Amino acid sequence: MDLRLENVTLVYPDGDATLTAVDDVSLTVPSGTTTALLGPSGSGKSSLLAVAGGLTPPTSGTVSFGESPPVFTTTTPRDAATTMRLERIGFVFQQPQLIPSLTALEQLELLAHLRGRRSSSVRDRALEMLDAVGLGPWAHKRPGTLSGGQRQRVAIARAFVGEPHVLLVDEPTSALDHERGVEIIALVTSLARRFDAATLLVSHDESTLGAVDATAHLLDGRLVARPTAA
Ligand SMILES: Nc1ncnc2c1ncn2[C@@H]1O[C@H](COP(=O)(O)OP(=O)(O)OP(=O)(O)O)[C@@H](O)[C@H]1O
Repeated sequence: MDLRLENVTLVYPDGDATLTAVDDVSLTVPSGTTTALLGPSGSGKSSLLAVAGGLTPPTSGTVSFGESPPVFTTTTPRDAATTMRLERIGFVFQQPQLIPSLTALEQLELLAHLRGRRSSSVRDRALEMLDAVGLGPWAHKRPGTLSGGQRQRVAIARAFVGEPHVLLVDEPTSALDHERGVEIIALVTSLARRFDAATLLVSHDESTLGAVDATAHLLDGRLVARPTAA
């Protein structure tokens, strides 16, 4: 299913005034493809990702999956947004955010159970995803014994374990060196294609983005055709 943002605006209160963090953004990420969202600090990337994931309601505009009615609008109840997130969206954050006492396999199983998957299928799916990110042999290792790149791979596998329609990724390479960063972006892009997830990926580092299908540039909350020199 495509991810479709239509005329999304997000305004924060700012003392007595307001601050428009996202300004009338329309963007479609086709199913199975990855779009990188670029822009300087404060341009609204994280804010747009938060709206796309139903974490923050837009001030105006809508978020839809495919041709169905919008899933996130100004008036979407918080519970409905939470359910939608659990069922349809995978997240990867800047830091892997793994639970230290759980093995790689258990991290994935926990999320699958939270998503209400049947126990009988959970382990198979979790092992399939760890294989898909190249971590099959590390399934029973805890985060403390894995490298930074391996921990981020566990987080990526975990994001896919619930078979999301949409994957939202926030600066996944900021704690990694260039080579590991390139590998992680290529991995996300190929898994998005293989598992048919519309993927929106925030990045500050264009040099790692060779594998993505498209780029979108934000400046002062607005989509711009080309990046502007600093
Ligand atoms: N919760 C909030 N309340 C008020 N203003 C906010 C809030 N979150 C972000 N902002 C402001 O909205 C604007 C966009 O911020 P945002 O974090 O989305 O940008 P960004 O492009 O992700 O930046 P960075 O690359 O530094 O993470 C900034 O001016 C920021 O100060």
